[in-house]
Amino acid sequence: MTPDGSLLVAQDLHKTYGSTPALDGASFSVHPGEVVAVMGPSGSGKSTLLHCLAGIVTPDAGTITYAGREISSMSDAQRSALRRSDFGFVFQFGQLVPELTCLENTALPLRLNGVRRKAAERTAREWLERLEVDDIAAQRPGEVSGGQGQRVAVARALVASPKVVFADEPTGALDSLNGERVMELLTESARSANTAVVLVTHEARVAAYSDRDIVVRDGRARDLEYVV
Ligand SMILES: Nc1ncnc2c1ncn2[C@@H]1O[C@H](COP(=O)(O)OP(=O)(O)OP(=O)(O)O)[C@@H](O)[C@H]1O
Repeated sequence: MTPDGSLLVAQDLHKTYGSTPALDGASFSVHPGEVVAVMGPSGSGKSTLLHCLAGIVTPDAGTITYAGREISSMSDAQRSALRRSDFGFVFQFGQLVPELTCLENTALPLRLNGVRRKAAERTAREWLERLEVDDIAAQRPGEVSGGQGQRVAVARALVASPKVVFADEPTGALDSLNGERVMELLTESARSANTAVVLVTHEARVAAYSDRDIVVRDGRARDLEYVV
């Protein structure tokens, strides 16, 4: 943790793809248990920022510190281990493994962390109940609705008690009613577990579930109150 109590801090990130600048001096921080929405126009660098924060993409310059450890100086193996132990992920589409049942999908992060099948599936079932989709536990992702699939994805993101959940347009493929319920369940569950959420969205309706909004423009991130 940093002196101001932040869990995850990025400073002055730069990232260029070929000649396209994606991040151009972006800074960001999130406290334990805080829900931060990252907003901004298409192509402004939101997903790149999220992927850098999660240790999926390495920035060209800048520093990212998680719980006092510098992510960019870790080895790939250390970063993968950190993602498995401390981070959860929810994306817009296609994140569930099609061959596994919804219960097995939800239990997967625990299984990857070495938890035995029975115990992992017991915890996974509790999360499916919490997300109101325990009735589809035995079905495969191809057999459930988009809204049900996203609830399973949220259950899976939270099942291993992560410190941070990264969510990139988690309700982008849902109608507004389903989207709002998924956001309610995600933020309620995260708050009760003191899990921070970094939420990329272009919808103000979704960002309304956050404690704080930041805006990314031209690869630079700012707190909303400094922008408007
Ligand atoms: N893997 C990549 N290869 C090449 N260019 C990329 C890659 N990822 C992102 N970019 C470019 O970097 C810039 C920022 O992209 P990014 O996806 O971070 O923006 P975004 O704000 O998340 O956009 P959207 O809201 O449309 O998802 C864009 O110009 C994009 O085309």
